[in-house]
Amino acid sequence: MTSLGFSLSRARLAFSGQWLFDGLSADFAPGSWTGLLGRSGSGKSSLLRMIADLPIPDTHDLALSTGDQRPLAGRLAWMAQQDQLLPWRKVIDNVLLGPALRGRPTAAQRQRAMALLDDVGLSDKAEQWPKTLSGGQRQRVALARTLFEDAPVVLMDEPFSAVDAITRLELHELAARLLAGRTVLLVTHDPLEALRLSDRILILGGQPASLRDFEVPGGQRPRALDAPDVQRMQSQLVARLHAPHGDPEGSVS
Ligand SMILES: Nc1ncnc2c1ncn2[C@@H]1O[C@H](COP(=O)(O)OP(=O)(O)OP(=O)(O)O)[C@@H](O)[C@H]1O
Repeated sequence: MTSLGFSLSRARLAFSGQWLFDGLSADFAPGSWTGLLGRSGSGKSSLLRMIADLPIPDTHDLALSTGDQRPLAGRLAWMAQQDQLLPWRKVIDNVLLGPALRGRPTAAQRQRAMALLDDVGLSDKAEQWPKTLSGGQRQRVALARTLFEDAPVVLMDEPFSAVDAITRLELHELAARLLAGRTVLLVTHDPLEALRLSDRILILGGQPASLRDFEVPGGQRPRALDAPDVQRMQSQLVARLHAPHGDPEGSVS
């Protein structure tokens, strides 16, 4: 898989005549992880939906371009807070949902799904029903399903927020390893998660909202929890998220 960067511009969104944002732009470098944070209701999920071309009920518009000038459509994977596993399909068949929707999965695809379940540490659960899995295990199945699609761009909407803190840290390690080389846009409410995983942090805020950069710690992702920079920046990031969005720090490219 070749890494693919993309850019958005002129993104605007209104609900009931009220502009949430109007004229957002940002570049996402090939193979980079961008953490997108902002107060509840600032429009993060809506922006992700717009990039994925999912339905939005009100006025919205944006322009997308990619590093290879081809459309982004069909080259995106989506991972959400709810694992969205289908309860009537066994674990392996949930990983194979994409090919099953497109036709009948082949033996080779089944083998690949098994290999991905192995990667996420769940090969022994392949023939089980989702309801027999813990929240963290279910999210790992969702990760395997995302990986199956082999998309160069992955949009993640709070994918780790429904699991306990320790499981979340484990999922960070796993996702950073398995999604290496993909361009990831991660919506999160967790400053620590953003600081551990991101090459770049963007904060969506203000009225109408704009995107502002926040400095990220140095070092390889996922960064250690107790890295001095991660600890120091965590409190700064929380303060930034609480502050009105008018301060002069940072600007978006
Ligand atoms: N289908 C909809 N109809 C009307 N308003 C909507 C709809 N979806 C979202 N909104 C409004 O748009 C705003 C942005 O919602 P969105 O879910 O994108 O924000 P968010 O930043 O992701 O929030 P959170 O962090 O709480 O998930 C909110 O005020 C929300 O009420």
